Amino acid sequence: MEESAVRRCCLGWDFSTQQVKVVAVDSELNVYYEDSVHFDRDLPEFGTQGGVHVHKDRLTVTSPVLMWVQALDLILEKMKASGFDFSQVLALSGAGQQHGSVYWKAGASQALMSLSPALPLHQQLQACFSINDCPIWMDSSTTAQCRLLEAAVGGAQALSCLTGSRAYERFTGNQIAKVFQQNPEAYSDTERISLVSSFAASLFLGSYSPIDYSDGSGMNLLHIQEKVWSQACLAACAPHLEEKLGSPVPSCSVVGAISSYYIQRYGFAPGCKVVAFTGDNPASLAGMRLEEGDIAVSLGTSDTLFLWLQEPIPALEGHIFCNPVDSQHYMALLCFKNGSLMREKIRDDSASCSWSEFSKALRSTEMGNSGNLGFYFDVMEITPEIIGYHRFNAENVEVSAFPGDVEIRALIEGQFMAKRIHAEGLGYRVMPKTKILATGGASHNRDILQVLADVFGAPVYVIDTANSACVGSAYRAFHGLAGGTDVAFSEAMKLAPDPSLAATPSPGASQVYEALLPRYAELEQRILSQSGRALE
Ligand SMILES: Nc1ncnc2c1ncn2[C@@H]1O[C@H](COP(=O)(O)OP(=O)(O)O)[C@@H](O)[C@H]1O
Ligand SMILES: O=C(CO)[C@@H](O)[C@H](O)COP(=O)(O)O
Repeated sequence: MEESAVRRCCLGWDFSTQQVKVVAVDSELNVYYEDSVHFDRDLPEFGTQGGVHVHKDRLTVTSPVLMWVQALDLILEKMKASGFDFSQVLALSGAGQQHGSVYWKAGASQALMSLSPALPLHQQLQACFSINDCPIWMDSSTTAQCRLLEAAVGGAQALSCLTGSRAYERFTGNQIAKVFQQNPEAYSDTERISLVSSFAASLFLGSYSPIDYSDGSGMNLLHIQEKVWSQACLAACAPHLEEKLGSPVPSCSVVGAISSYYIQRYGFAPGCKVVAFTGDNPASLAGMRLEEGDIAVSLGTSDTLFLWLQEPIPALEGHIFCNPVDSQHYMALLCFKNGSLMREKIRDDSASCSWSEFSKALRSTEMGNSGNLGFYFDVMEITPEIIGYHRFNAENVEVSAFPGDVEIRALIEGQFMAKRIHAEGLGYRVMPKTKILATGGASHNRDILQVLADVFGAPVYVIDTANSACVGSAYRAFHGLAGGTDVAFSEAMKLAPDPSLAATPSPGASQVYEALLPRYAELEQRILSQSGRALE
């Protein structure tokens, strides 16, 4: 028999901002299949840009739920056309962009349970959603709801101690509160609210999947130590919320078997298990097999930085989530909204729309950029809350423009200095044995990774694919199959390939950035106080 015919595998899915991606990982933990559907390119009828609709107020940002459903139809058809053998899939798990919410209309569970294998999903689920355009993580329209939630539980720090974060506009509880206040009919016609992750899991289960602890930590609703919904937060957001959310579960739970729809339409085996889906950042932590002391930097649509934590230390900046692979532990996360789309914009303006020109500019300019520093925030940043472009020369004088190659280095150095400064604000210190694990689309670019190594003064490693959320989802599926909470994740992952070295700090980098980092931090404070947004 051919090797491929007996290649037992787990699938890992990622429903991220710009695309749906999948990988197949075999029992030796090698990735042997990857595919994706890109929303703007492959589903242009939804009219998204970067997978989203930015509304007129520039604050409201949504994505069509049926686009996600149709993307799943498309990618499964692509896999089938390529001869992918679904019968060998032992289990699957997945990830979703964090914080986004899906509103299932009364009666939808019946439609999910009685899917006809003769038709694609999107034709059968059209009438299943009480809200067609889902609020997603880029939305920043819920400031009023955030202030109300903080006030209801005794302030921002009290909310952070309870849920791991002060109130953030994109966090799901505040988004649900806005839906309830502005669209009460749709809210009362909703029988279930899913995160993007648990929504995707529900599509595979043919019934509602529970929310997992780790992605559930991005809602401002979960008591992260007790792992139950906080009654005070639920009550402050919307009525009857607990019944619409269902009970949260450990991230490594097997939540059921695949729906007969996939068995009949694609040839999945009836015993194929579904392990709870989680957030894309928690799934990346699993995919990179992050260990205590390491830092992960994800350079996707958003840039994120995350760490493994034993004990939660909730603060006014950043987030603490339940750890996706060890429910006794936690992870800290910082999110930067102006990530890849900002880099693309500067690439288009200053490097003729070409990543290789962009890289050339990074190589032809020197570390420290002759003292020129820049802040580039096309949309209101999360960490810190700044908008607009701010460029400073070596004398800290604000200037209106830089030459193209200086602009490119200022952008990349600035993005990484911000990450280091804000990680240090959370108490993180770069140590001699610190490893940076990089992932996401921009981690393909070695010149960007070189700047990352230089600014942090630490070596940068990558795994074989930049799709660490997919790989982590497939790993989590194996972990769930092996017994989940009863087995250490690291034990189940012993065969996984080690990350490879991509960049080491250049000689002299630490002197350059030790001088620049405090300047960058001071200028950031100056911009914040000029805009009246400095943290008290
Ligand atoms: N060579 C490259 N250099 C820099 N950025 C890149 C390169 N290739 C792809 N990217 C960026 O990767 C982004 C997509 O990253 P990805 O992690 O797949 O996003 P998401 O998971 O949020 O959909 C694109 O928006 C693009 O800007
Ligand atoms: O809001 C956050 C994390 O808190 C974002 O990181 C989203 O999870 C989107 O992820 P990408 O699509 O950029 O990977």
